[in-house]
Amino acid sequence: MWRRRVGALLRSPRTSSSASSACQSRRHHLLPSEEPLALNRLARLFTSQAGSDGGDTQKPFIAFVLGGPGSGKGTQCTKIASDFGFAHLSAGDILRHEIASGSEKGELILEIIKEGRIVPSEITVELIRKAMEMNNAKRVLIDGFPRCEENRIAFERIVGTEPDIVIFFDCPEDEMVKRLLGRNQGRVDDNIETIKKRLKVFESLNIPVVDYYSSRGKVHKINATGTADEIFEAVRRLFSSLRL
Ligand SMILES: Nc1ncnc2c1ncn2[C@@H]1O[C@H](COP(=O)(O)OP(=O)(O)O)[C@@H](O)[C@H]1O
Ligand SMILES: Nc1ccn([C@H]2C[C@H](O)[C@@H](COP(=O)(O)OP(=O)(O)O)O2)c(=O)n1
Ligand SMILES: [Mg+2]
Repeated sequence: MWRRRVGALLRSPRTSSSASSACQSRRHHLLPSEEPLALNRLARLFTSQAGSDGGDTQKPFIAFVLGGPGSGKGTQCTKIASDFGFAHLSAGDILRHEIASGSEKGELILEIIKEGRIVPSEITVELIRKAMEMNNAKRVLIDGFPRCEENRIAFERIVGTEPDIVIFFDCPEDEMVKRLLGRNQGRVDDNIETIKKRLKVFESLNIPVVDYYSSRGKVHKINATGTADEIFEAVRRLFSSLRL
Protein backbone atom coordinates (compact mmCIF):
# COMPACT_ATOMS: atom_id res chain seq x y z
CA MET A 1 0.00 0.00 0.00
CA TRP A 2 2.51 2.58 1.07
CA ARG A 3 4.91 1.64 -1.78
CA ARG A 4 2.11 2.60 -4.21
CA ARG A 5 1.73 5.84 -2.28
CA VAL A 6 5.44 6.54 -2.56
CA GLY A 7 5.38 5.75 -6.28
CA ALA A 8 2.53 8.18 -6.73
CA LEU A 9 4.40 10.71 -4.62
CA LEU A 10 7.45 10.51 -6.85
CA ARG A 11 5.27 11.16 -9.89
CA SER A 12 2.81 13.56 -8.21
CA PRO A 13 2.60 17.10 -9.62
CA ARG A 14 2.95 18.41 -6.07
CA THR A 15 6.32 16.75 -5.71
CA SER A 16 7.55 17.85 -9.12
CA SER A 17 6.16 21.39 -8.75
CA SER A 18 7.64 21.88 -5.28
CA ALA A 19 11.02 20.38 -6.19
CA SER A 20 13.91 22.58 -7.37
CA SER A 21 14.78 22.35 -11.10
CA ALA A 22 17.65 19.91 -10.61
CA CYS A 23 15.50 17.77 -8.27
CA GLN A 24 12.54 18.06 -10.75
CA SER A 25 14.55 16.89 -13.78
CA ARG A 26 15.76 13.92 -11.76
CA ARG A 27 12.18 12.91 -10.94
CA HIS A 28 10.79 13.50 -14.47
CA HIS A 29 13.35 11.12 -15.95
CA LEU A 30 12.99 8.47 -13.29
CA LEU A 31 12.82 5.24 -15.34
CA PRO A 32 10.39 2.54 -14.09
CA SER A 33 13.42 0.33 -13.45
CA GLU A 34 14.89 3.04 -11.20
CA GLU A 35 11.70 3.57 -9.25
CA PRO A 36 12.12 0.70 -6.78
CA LEU A 37 15.64 2.00 -6.08
CA ALA A 38 14.28 5.49 -5.46
CA LEU A 39 11.55 4.09 -3.23
CA ASN A 40 14.09 2.13 -1.21
CA ARG A 41 16.42 5.11 -1.04
CA LEU A 42 13.63 7.34 0.26
CA ALA A 43 12.30 4.63 2.58
CA ARG A 44 15.72 4.39 4.29
CA LEU A 45 15.22 7.95 5.54
CA PHE A 46 13.46 6.79 8.65
CA THR A 47 13.74 3.88 11.03
CA SER A 48 10.36 2.64 11.99
CA GLN A 49 9.68 -0.12 14.44
CA ALA A 50 6.05 0.66 14.12
CA GLY A 51 6.10 -0.24 10.45
CA SER A 52 3.48 1.28 8.26
CA ASP A 53 0.02 -0.04 8.88
CA GLY A 54 -0.68 0.16 5.19
CA GLY A 55 -3.81 2.12 5.11
CA ASP A 56 -4.91 3.79 8.32
CA THR A 57 -4.78 7.52 7.60
CA GLN A 58 -5.82 8.74 11.10
CA LYS A 59 -3.57 11.45 12.58
CA PRO A 60 -0.42 9.82 14.03
CA PHE A 61 0.74 10.43 17.61
CA ILE A 62 3.43 13.05 17.13
CA ALA A 63 6.29 13.74 19.55
CA PHE A 64 8.63 16.66 18.82
CA VAL A 65 12.10 16.00 20.26
CA LEU A 66 14.02 19.14 21.18
CA GLY A 67 17.29 19.99 22.89
CA GLY A 68 20.55 21.71 22.07
CA PRO A 69 23.04 20.33 19.56
CA GLY A 70 24.70 17.36 21.26
CA SER A 71 22.05 16.99 23.98
CA GLY A 72 21.44 13.39 22.86
CA LYS A 73 18.23 13.69 20.81
CA GLY A 74 19.29 11.22 18.11
CA THR A 75 20.66 8.71 20.61
CA GLN A 76 17.47 8.72 22.68
CA CYS A 77 15.18 8.69 19.63
CA THR A 78 16.83 5.50 18.41
CA LYS A 79 16.06 3.86 21.75
CA ILE A 80 12.47 5.18 21.84
CA ALA A 81 11.85 3.97 18.28
CA SER A 82 13.08 0.52 19.21
CA ASP A 83 11.30 0.12 22.56
CA PHE A 84 8.05 2.00 21.93
CA GLY A 85 7.37 1.40 18.23
CA PHE A 86 7.86 4.91 16.89
CA ALA A 87 9.06 6.01 13.46
CA HIS A 88 12.14 8.21 13.98
CA LEU A 89 12.21 11.15 11.57
CA SER A 90 15.38 13.19 12.11
CA ALA A 91 14.98 16.62 10.55
CA GLY A 92 18.76 16.87 10.28
CA ASP A 93 19.06 13.47 8.56
CA ILE A 94 16.25 14.39 6.17
CA LEU A 95 18.10 17.60 5.27
CA ARG A 96 21.40 15.75 4.87
CA HIS A 97 19.65 13.25 2.60
CA GLU A 98 18.55 16.16 0.39
CA ILE A 99 22.15 17.41 0.34
CA ALA A 100 23.33 13.94 -0.70
CA SER A 101 20.78 13.90 -3.54
CA GLY A 102 22.80 16.60 -5.31
CA SER A 103 19.74 18.82 -5.81
CA GLU A 104 19.94 22.61 -5.97
CA LYS A 105 17.87 22.64 -2.80
CA GLY A 106 20.53 20.40 -1.25
CA GLU A 107 23.27 22.86 -2.16
CA LEU A 108 21.36 25.66 -0.45
CA ILE A 109 20.80 23.48 2.63
CA LEU A 110 24.51 22.61 2.83
CA GLU A 111 25.57 26.26 2.83
CA ILE A 112 23.10 27.06 5.61
CA ILE A 113 24.08 24.07 7.76
CA LYS A 114 27.79 24.90 7.37
CA GLU A 115 27.05 28.30 8.91
CA GLY A 116 25.04 26.81 11.78
CA ARG A 117 21.90 28.60 10.64
CA ILE A 118 18.34 27.30 10.19
CA VAL A 119 17.06 26.17 6.78
CA PRO A 120 13.94 27.97 5.45
CA SER A 121 10.93 26.31 7.05
CA GLU A 122 9.05 25.62 3.81
CA ILE A 123 11.92 23.40 2.70
CA THR A 124 12.26 21.52 5.98
CA VAL A 125 8.55 21.10 6.62
CA GLU A 126 7.84 19.89 3.07
CA LEU A 127 10.57 17.26 3.40
CA ILE A 128 9.21 16.17 6.79
CA ARG A 129 5.66 16.07 5.40
CA LYS A 130 6.77 13.79 2.56
CA ALA A 131 8.65 11.51 4.96
CA MET A 132 5.56 11.29 7.21
CA GLU A 133 3.32 10.58 4.23
CA MET A 134 5.63 7.82 2.97
CA ASN A 135 5.96 6.28 6.39
CA ASN A 136 2.30 6.41 7.39
CA ALA A 137 3.25 5.30 10.93
CA LYS A 138 0.86 5.65 13.86
CA ARG A 139 3.60 7.01 16.16
CA VAL A 140 6.20 9.49 14.97
CA LEU A 141 9.21 11.10 16.65
CA ILE A 142 10.27 14.28 14.86
CA ASP A 143 13.83 14.78 16.04
CA GLY A 144 15.38 18.27 16.03
CA PHE A 145 12.19 20.04 15.03
CA PRO A 146 10.87 22.73 15.35
CA ARG A 147 14.09 24.73 15.62
CA CYS A 148 12.36 28.15 15.62
CA GLU A 149 8.95 29.87 15.68
CA GLU A 150 8.83 29.89 11.86
CA ASN A 151 9.35 26.10 11.83
CA ARG A 152 6.49 25.64 14.30
CA ILE A 153 4.06 27.86 12.39
CA ALA A 154 4.98 26.30 9.04
CA PHE A 155 4.37 22.80 10.40
CA GLU A 156 0.91 23.75 11.66
CA ARG A 157 0.08 25.41 8.34
CA ILE A 158 1.47 22.73 6.00
CA VAL A 159 0.94 19.53 7.98
CA GLY A 160 -2.16 20.94 9.67
CA THR A 161 -1.62 19.62 13.17
CA GLU A 162 0.24 20.14 16.44
CA PRO A 163 2.41 17.68 18.40
CA ASP A 164 0.83 15.55 21.13
CA ILE A 165 3.93 15.94 23.31
CA VAL A 166 7.28 17.73 23.20
CA ILE A 167 10.36 16.12 24.77
CA PHE A 168 13.08 18.57 25.79
CA PHE A 169 16.53 17.15 26.60
CA ASP A 170 18.13 19.63 28.97
CA CYS A 171 21.93 19.50 28.83
CA PRO A 172 24.66 21.91 29.99
CA GLU A 173 26.46 23.69 27.17
CA ASP A 174 29.95 22.40 28.03
CA GLU A 175 28.67 18.81 27.96
CA MET A 176 27.03 19.38 24.58
CA VAL A 177 30.25 20.84 23.13
CA LYS A 178 32.23 17.88 24.46
CA ARG A 179 29.82 15.40 22.89
CA LEU A 180 29.71 17.18 19.54
CA LEU A 181 33.50 17.37 19.27
CA GLY A 182 33.56 13.62 19.93
CA ARG A 183 30.72 12.70 17.55
CA ASN A 184 33.06 11.73 14.68
CA GLN A 185 30.36 11.46 12.02
CA GLY A 186 32.28 13.66 9.60
CA ARG A 187 29.61 16.34 9.75
CA VAL A 188 30.35 19.79 8.35
CA ASP A 189 28.75 21.41 11.42
CA ASP A 190 30.62 19.56 14.20
CA ASN A 191 33.55 22.01 14.40
CA ILE A 192 33.98 24.51 17.25
CA GLU A 193 33.25 27.58 15.13
CA THR A 194 29.95 26.22 13.80
CA ILE A 195 29.07 24.67 17.17
CA LYS A 196 29.31 28.09 18.82
CA LYS A 197 26.96 29.54 16.18
CA ARG A 198 24.51 26.65 16.61
CA LEU A 199 24.45 27.11 20.37
CA LYS A 200 23.58 30.80 19.90
CA VAL A 201 20.81 29.81 17.45
CA PHE A 202 19.57 27.25 19.98
CA GLU A 203 19.38 29.83 22.78
CA SER A 204 17.84 32.61 20.68
CA LEU A 205 15.44 30.67 18.44
CA ASN A 206 14.86 27.15 19.80
CA ILE A 207 14.30 27.92 23.48
CA PRO A 208 11.35 30.23 22.68
CA VAL A 209 9.69 27.27 20.95
CA VAL A 210 10.16 25.16 24.09
CA ASP A 211 8.64 28.01 26.12
CA TYR A 212 5.65 28.16 23.75
CA TYR A 213 4.88 24.48 24.19
CA SER A 214 5.57 24.73 27.93
CA SER A 215 2.85 27.38 28.15
CA ARG A 216 0.52 24.84 26.53
CA GLY A 217 1.45 22.10 28.96
CA LYS A 218 3.03 19.90 26.30
CA VAL A 219 6.70 19.83 27.36
CA HIS A 220 8.33 16.94 29.23
CA LYS A 221 11.82 18.04 30.29
CA ILE A 222 14.42 15.28 30.70
CA ASN A 223 17.77 15.83 32.46
CA ALA A 224 20.19 14.92 29.68
CA THR A 225 23.34 14.53 31.81
CA GLY A 226 24.64 11.07 32.81
CA THR A 227 25.02 8.04 30.57
CA ALA A 228 22.71 7.43 27.63
CA ASP A 229 21.22 4.44 29.45
CA GLU A 230 20.59 6.45 32.62
CA ILE A 231 18.83 9.14 30.60
CA PHE A 232 16.80 6.51 28.76
CA GLU A 233 15.49 5.21 32.09
CA ALA A 234 13.76 8.56 32.58
CA VAL A 235 12.58 8.49 28.97
CA ARG A 236 11.22 4.98 29.44
CA ARG A 237 9.25 6.08 32.51
CA LEU A 238 7.74 8.93 30.54
CA PHE A 239 6.72 6.86 27.51
CA SER A 240 5.42 4.05 29.70
CA SER A 241 3.09 6.57 31.36
CA LEU A 242 1.61 7.73 28.04
CA ARG A 243 -1.66 6.25 26.80
CA LEU A 244 -0.28 5.36 23.35
N1 LIG B 1 24.42 10.57 27.62
C1 LIG B 1 25.47 10.68 26.79
N2 LIG B 1 26.71 10.73 27.32
C2 LIG B 1 27.79 10.85 26.52
N3 LIG B 1 27.73 10.92 25.15
C3 LIG B 1 26.50 10.89 24.59
C4 LIG B 1 25.32 10.77 25.37
N4 LIG B 1 24.25 10.75 24.52
C5 LIG B 1 24.75 10.86 23.26
N5 LIG B 1 26.10 10.94 23.31
C6 LIG B 1 27.02 11.10 22.18
O1 LIG B 1 27.06 12.51 21.94
C7 LIG B 1 27.02 12.78 20.54
C8 LIG B 1 25.76 13.57 20.21
O2 LIG B 1 24.64 12.72 20.46
P1 LIG B 1 23.36 12.84 19.51
O3 LIG B 1 22.38 11.82 19.95
O4 LIG B 1 23.80 12.87 18.08
O5 LIG B 1 22.83 14.30 19.94
P2 LIG B 1 21.91 15.36 19.13
O6 LIG B 1 21.09 14.57 18.13
O7 LIG B 1 21.07 16.01 20.21
O8 LIG B 1 22.87 16.29 18.49
C9 LIG B 1 27.06 11.42 19.84
O9 LIG B 1 28.40 11.11 19.53
C10 LIG B 1 26.53 10.47 20.90
O10 LIG B 1 27.07 9.15 20.74
N1 LIG C 1 14.37 21.83 11.97
C1 LIG C 1 15.64 21.88 11.55
C2 LIG C 1 16.57 20.86 11.94
C3 LIG C 1 17.89 20.98 11.52
N2 LIG C 1 18.25 22.04 10.75
C4 LIG C 1 19.65 22.23 10.31
C5 LIG C 1 20.36 23.17 11.28
C6 LIG C 1 21.02 22.22 12.22
O1 LIG C 1 22.16 22.77 12.88
C7 LIG C 1 21.44 21.11 11.28
C8 LIG C 1 21.68 19.78 11.93
O2 LIG C 1 20.51 19.42 12.62
P1 LIG C 1 20.56 18.10 13.56
O3 LIG C 1 19.24 17.99 14.25
O4 LIG C 1 21.06 16.95 12.76
O5 LIG C 1 21.69 18.58 14.59
P2 LIG C 1 22.01 17.92 16.03
O6 LIG C 1 21.65 16.45 15.91
O7 LIG C 1 21.16 18.66 17.03
O8 LIG C 1 23.47 18.16 16.21
O9 LIG C 1 20.33 21.00 10.35
C9 LIG C 1 17.34 23.04 10.37
O10 LIG C 1 17.69 23.99 9.67
N3 LIG C 1 16.04 22.94 10.77
MG1 LIG D 1 20.78 14.80 16.19
